[in-house]
Amino acid sequence: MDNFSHIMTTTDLSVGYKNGKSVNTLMESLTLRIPKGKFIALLGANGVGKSTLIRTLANLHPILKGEICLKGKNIKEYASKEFAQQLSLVLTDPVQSGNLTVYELVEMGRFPFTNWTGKLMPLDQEKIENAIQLCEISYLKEQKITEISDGQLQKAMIARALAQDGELMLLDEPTVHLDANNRYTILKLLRNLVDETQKSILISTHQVEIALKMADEIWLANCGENMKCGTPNELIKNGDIERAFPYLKKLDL
Ligand SMILES: Nc1ncnc2c1ncn2[C@@H]1O[C@H](COP(=O)(O)OP(=O)(O)OP(=O)(O)O)[C@@H](O)[C@H]1O
Repeated sequence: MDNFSHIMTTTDLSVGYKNGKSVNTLMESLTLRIPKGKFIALLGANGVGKSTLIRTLANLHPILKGEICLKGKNIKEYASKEFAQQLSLVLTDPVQSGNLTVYELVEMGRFPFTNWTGKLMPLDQEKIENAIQLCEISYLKEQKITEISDGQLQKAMIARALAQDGELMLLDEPTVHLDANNRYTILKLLRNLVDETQKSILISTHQVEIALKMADEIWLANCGENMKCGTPNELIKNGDIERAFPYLKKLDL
């Protein structure tokens, strides 16, 4: 055990889909490490398996092979409430609870911490308000989530994860519906959060340029190849980034 310098680790992990006897393995032999207090960006082309990996790490999708540990404990051994206290997740799936206000959506982030009555304590309120402020959505608090834009909803979902305050945050394409300024703002917000709170954050994103500037580490998924992990500089210097994203060179970025 590494005394949790790595908040999440995988051993010989295979990720993909099983339908009866047919198996579609998207990624295999993954030995991944999410260090404490680091911002990791998972990059790769459409369909390479980024969302599937994030869902697998979040225990929402079955593992094909291998194991995943959160703080040294196999994720399968966690009770769901205990797991949610450690890990916050933002997916791109539409929210089902259509009648909620933005504030009520963010409040849901605190449910893993309430007792059976579901009553929110002052500390919960503080974390909710703080998350709303960080995501700059105070003006939306009383709005129904069905009556805001996709980008505003995306910010509210991120605020919910912030309110949940897990040590590890996994976000699948957190900037998917956002305009260019908001894409930057949200990724910067996540970057600052890592710096200020020592949380660990893993995002999947197609915002290659911003990720290269902001992430501590890049996980580069390439179809049929092993995942390449390293600092942005390492992957730029050894040519992996250019091979995966030749358009960057054409843009002279
Ligand atoms: N239920 C399923 N059964 C079998 N294969 C599936 C299933 N759902 C998705 N896939 C396949 O898994 C692959 C990876 O999908 P995934 O959504 O994880 O990719 P991604 O890298 O997140 O893509 P994107 O960048 O477009 O969001 C796709 O090729 C998809 O066809």
